[in-house]
Order: sequence, then structure tokens, then C-alpha cells
Amino acid sequence: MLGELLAAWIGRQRWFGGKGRPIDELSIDSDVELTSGLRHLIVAVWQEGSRDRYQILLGERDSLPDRLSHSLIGTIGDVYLYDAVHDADRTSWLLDGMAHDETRSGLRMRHVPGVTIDTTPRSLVLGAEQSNTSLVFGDAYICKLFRRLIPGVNPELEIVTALAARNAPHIAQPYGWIETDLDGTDTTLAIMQEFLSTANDGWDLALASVRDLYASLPELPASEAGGDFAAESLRLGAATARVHQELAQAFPTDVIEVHEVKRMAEGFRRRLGRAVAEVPELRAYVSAIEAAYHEVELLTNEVPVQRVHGDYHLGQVMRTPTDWVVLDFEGEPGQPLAERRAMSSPLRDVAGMLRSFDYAARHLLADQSQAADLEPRAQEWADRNRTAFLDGYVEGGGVITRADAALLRAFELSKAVYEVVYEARNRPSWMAIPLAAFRPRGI
Ligand SMILES: Nc1ncnc2c1ncn2[C@@H]1O[C@H](COP(=O)(O)OP(=O)(O)O)[C@@H](O)[C@H]1O
Ligand SMILES: O=P(O)(O)O[C@H]1O[C@H](CO)[C@@H](O[C@H]2O[C@H](CO)[C@@H](O)[C@H](O)[C@H]2O)[C@H](O)[C@H]1O
Repeated sequence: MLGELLAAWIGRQRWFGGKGRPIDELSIDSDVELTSGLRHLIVAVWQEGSRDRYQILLGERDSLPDRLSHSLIGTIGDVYLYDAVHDADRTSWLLDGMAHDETRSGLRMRHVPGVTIDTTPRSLVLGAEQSNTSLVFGDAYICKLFRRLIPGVNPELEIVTALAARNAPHIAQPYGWIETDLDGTDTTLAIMQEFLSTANDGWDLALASVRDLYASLPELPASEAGGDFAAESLRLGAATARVHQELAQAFPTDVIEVHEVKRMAEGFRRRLGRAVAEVPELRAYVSAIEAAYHEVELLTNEVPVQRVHGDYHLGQVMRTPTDWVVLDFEGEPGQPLAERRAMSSPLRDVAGMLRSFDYAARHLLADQSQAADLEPRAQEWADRNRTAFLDGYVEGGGVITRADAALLRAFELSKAVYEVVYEARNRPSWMAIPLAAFRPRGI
């Protein structure tokens, strides 16, 4: 009965990864009572022969207040069953659980040693609910509940706890987590971190600057427009370099020997092959992209590798009143955990952020009738901020040599290839943004 209710409900949830395919079966793999009226479920959803697992906080009440009516899953007898992430009366138990290191039938709630968790703030679900659900507790904590579960320790938890233990700057302090065994592996179910209540998202700040530039009349150069962003890009570059240094000290590092560098080009090519098979629009650019990847094969220097962010863009950084903070060290969503934790060149993150400046510059052109006139200004904004970011990165101690140009270019193109697939799947009207990266001028 409960399985049927959940099967009818789960397909409509924003975070459900199997949209568009029928659900053949839903089974309940685990059902743990956390406290009275709050259960933690892990369900397995079968679709066309493949299985995905999701976690659900299931609330139970004899009557459902209006404020929770949107979260109703169904009723069994006289009991209302609902998505309890929306119920602050129930989610407060998560704070208690982490504060007191509670364990319930293999579900382990833990706090970071040395921190004290205030159990009084009440939660709200963050508006931008995407593939995960984030609960913001007062202005103190943000607790991200992973919806689709992948066995293993989440790289975000692994990295922020390691960096926090070193007192590294530019991260949001971790406070606690929830974990369980899945397929015999320690698996992160949720992470709770410091909520940066007075910070702004890098993407929003960058867009405000681009808008300002487009609105400036008479046409001012990007350097003179009111909302120039270059000083921020410079600071962000320096912060990025610092984070890379901290990662290199907290985790093992290695080098890819010259004779192994060819393998990197093979990796770029494999991703391109898969992407072209999925998005035919990429076909026209394959030879240009291949030519850039060939340059990597000609490299005569070894490539230092280490843990990196892996999916670095302006939406992953926040500007507090004093500094930039880097979020979400999870690698690219959808990639296998081993790949997301693998060592890579820090240039991969640098390339990710350079792509993001192109995104910010081009994004506002999409619904502009004078897009063609504004393109040069978009190019100017992107160039200015890309340069500032690279300058900041080097000033901050990051290493980019002349010999790195080919690798940086290949990482940028490879990121754009990933983005084309991401946009084709999620926001088809945005696909023109990454496709522009393959044209000679890049924008
Ligand atoms: N520590 C934090 N403080 C304030 N806001 C945050 C924090 N972490 C995330 N956010 C907000 O939530 C958004 C999504 O967070 P993120 O961790 O990137 O989730 P997702 O993996 O779903 O993209 C961010 O863009 C930011 O606006
Ligand atoms: O933040 P996530 O880890 O979920 O990353 C995914 O979604 C991002 C979009 O939100 C996507 O980023 C792309 O779009 C951004 C603008 O929305 C842009 O700043 C990035 O440069 C661009 O890559 C990211 O690729 C994807 O993994």
C-alpha cells in the first residue's frame, strides 16, 4: 500500500532522476523510525530494468495542517503520510540527532568533533530545490539531503571536513552529517554546513554586472561600467588558488608522466564520442575539438594532479561580506563516484570557471532582440573577467605556465562538451551558450 502511494508520488518530484520513464516497481529497502511521526525510508525504483535508490523523510500525522497540504503523499487509514522535509516540527529532530550522535537501526547521525550544534533553529526548504533538497535552519545551517543515493562517502563531506580540520579559508564550515551502509559501503545521506546568510551567489553577482554593462548608455567600456566585476574575478582567482593549495596539502598528489599524457587526450575523446552520440548538434565541431585535443598529445611536460573541485562554476561560489567561499566539492553530478574523486589537474577547475564567465556574458543575450549588437560587449566582459581571474589565480600562487595553454584549452572544450549534454538534457534553450565555445572566437 505505502509502496503504491510512493510510486504514484515520486515520479512528480523535482529531484526524481527517472522522469519520462514509467516506474515498473518501487520497493522499500529500509524503513527506520527516527522519532514519533518521522520515518526515514530508502526506496528502490525500477525503471526499464535499471534501479535507482532514493531517500525520503516520511511524516505521519492524524490531520494535516494547510501549510503542509502540498507535501501530501497519501493516506493509509486515518493517517496522513507526507514529505516531512517541509515540516519544521519534524526536521528539528535532525538537529537533535546530529547534536547527540544518535544511531537508529544503522542510520548514523553525527556532528563534526569539536562543534556544538544549536538545536533550536527551525527549517525551511531552500527554494532552488534541484537534484537534492536543502533545508535551511534559521540563519545558522544548511543541510543538504541527497535524494538519489550513490553508495560511498560524498566527496563534499570528505573534502570540507579535511579542509576545515586544516582551518582552510574559503569553505563553509561543516557541522554534521548523516550516513548509513548501502551495499556494505559507508554512504553519505546528508551534510550540514554553515549557512552563509549574508552571502551572494557568484552567478547572480556576475549577471548583475553584465546587465549593468548592457544598460550603460552611452556605451561604456566594461572597465568603466558601474558594476564592473573584474576586481571580484581577481579575488576569486586568488581564492581558487588557495583552495587548490589546501587540497594539495590535505590529500595525496601525483604527476602524470609525459608518456602517460596521451591518456588524458583519450579521456577527452571518449567524452566527446559519447556526447556526439547523444547531441547531434556537436557533430559540426568535432574536427576543431579533436585538433585541440591533439595538442595535448604533443605536450612534453608532465602534468601535476591532485583532488580538485571538479564542477567549478560561478554558481558554486558565494561572496560573503569579506571573501569568496567555494561550495559543493562534489564533482560533476551524474558521473560515477570514482571519477568524481579522482585526481585531476587543477587547470580543470580553472577552465570550469573560465567557461562560467562566457556563460554569464552570453546568457542575457538569449532573449535580447539586439543580441547581435551586444555580442561584442559580451565578449569584452568575458575577456576582461577571464583575464582578471587568471591574474588572480597566479597572484594567489596558482601555477599556470606557457606550456599549460594547450591543456587549459582542452579542459575548456571538454567542459563545454559536458555543458552541451547538460543543457540538452535540462535546459535545451541554453544549448547555444556552450556551443558558441567551439566557434573560432569562442563567443
Ligand atoms: N553554505 C551555504 N550558505 C548559503 N547558501 C548556500 C550554501 N550552500 C548552498 N547554498 C545555496 O544553495 C544553492 C545550491 O547549492 P549546491 O550545494 O550548489 O546544491 P546543488 O548540488 O543542488 O547544485 C547555491 O547556489 C547557494 O545559493
Ligand atoms: O551546480 P550543479 O552541481 O548542479 O552543476 C550543474 O548545473 C549547473 C547549472 O546550474 C551547470 O553549470 C552551467 O550553467 C551555469 C549557469 O547556470 C554556468 O555558470 C556554468 O558555467 C555552466 O557549466 C553545471 O555544468 C552542472 O554540472
